[in-house]
Amino acid sequence: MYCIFDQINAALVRGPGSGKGTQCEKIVAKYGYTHLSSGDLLRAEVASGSERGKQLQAIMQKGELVPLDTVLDMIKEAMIAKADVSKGYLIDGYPREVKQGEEFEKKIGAPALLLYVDAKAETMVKRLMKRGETSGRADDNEETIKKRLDLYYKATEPVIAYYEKCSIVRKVSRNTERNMMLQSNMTSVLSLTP
Ligand SMILES: Nc1nc2c(ncn2[C@@H]2O[C@H](COP(=O)(O)OP(=O)(O)OP(=O)(O)O)[C@@H](O)[C@H]2O)c(=O)[nH]1
Ligand SMILES: Nc1ccn([C@@H]2O[C@H](COP(=O)(O)OP(=O)(O)O)[C@@H](O)[C@H]2O)c(=O)n1
Ligand SMILES: [Mg+2]
Repeated sequence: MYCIFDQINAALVRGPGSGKGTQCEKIVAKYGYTHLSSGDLLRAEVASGSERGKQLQAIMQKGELVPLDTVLDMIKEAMIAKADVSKGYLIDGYPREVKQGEEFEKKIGAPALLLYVDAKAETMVKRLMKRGETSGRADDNEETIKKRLDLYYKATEPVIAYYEKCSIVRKVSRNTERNMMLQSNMTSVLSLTP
């Protein structure tokens, strides 16, 4: 997940169930950016009952990636809808693979800062299984969680290396349960940005 806006700020990339959405809520509360979760945008399309939503649901409940253009167009539309009021965007859950990042830069813009927050696989599985007790998400089950994690390590982790080349990645270890550490890291990282 990263922030793309005129006043470029920070970015955050984490695995499934690592707490992206949770941390975005805190960052929005503190800095006022517009949080756009690609997963939530897709789930809203599924909930609409549209033909496209039905196709997306079939892909998502297997923990696979939806077509690049579909998710990118949905993010772009959501950004345009908020452009006149937004201070900047937190793009949560995108890019999932390097080519998604390349397409985003072609069609929208380049990120300024990408905060990579790593969490242990067992922490992510434990959290998603717990969340699955109440989330009602079709992909919060053991089999799909494992697939989402495999896909994250195979396709999304290379995104970190890709952006490390332009030295915009800041790594924060989040293998403890305390999220205060991330908050203080976020503050220091954000205050460092132009
Ligand atoms: N103990 C603990 N739980 C957390 C923390 N951050 C998030 N969680 C919980 O972990 C679960 C996943 O958090 P989310 O913020 O939904 O994670 P996500 O990365 O957005 O997950 P996806 O939308 O599946 O990608 C939720 O039940 C959160 O309440 C944390 O720092 N400590
Ligand atoms: N850029 C994206 C974002 C989400 N998705 C799909 O939407 C699902 C939910 O995304 P999410 O960000 O809420 O959850 P995680 O996959 O991060 O756990 C993913 O498992 C994918 O199936 C996608 O295909 N492409
Ligand atoms: Mg989320």
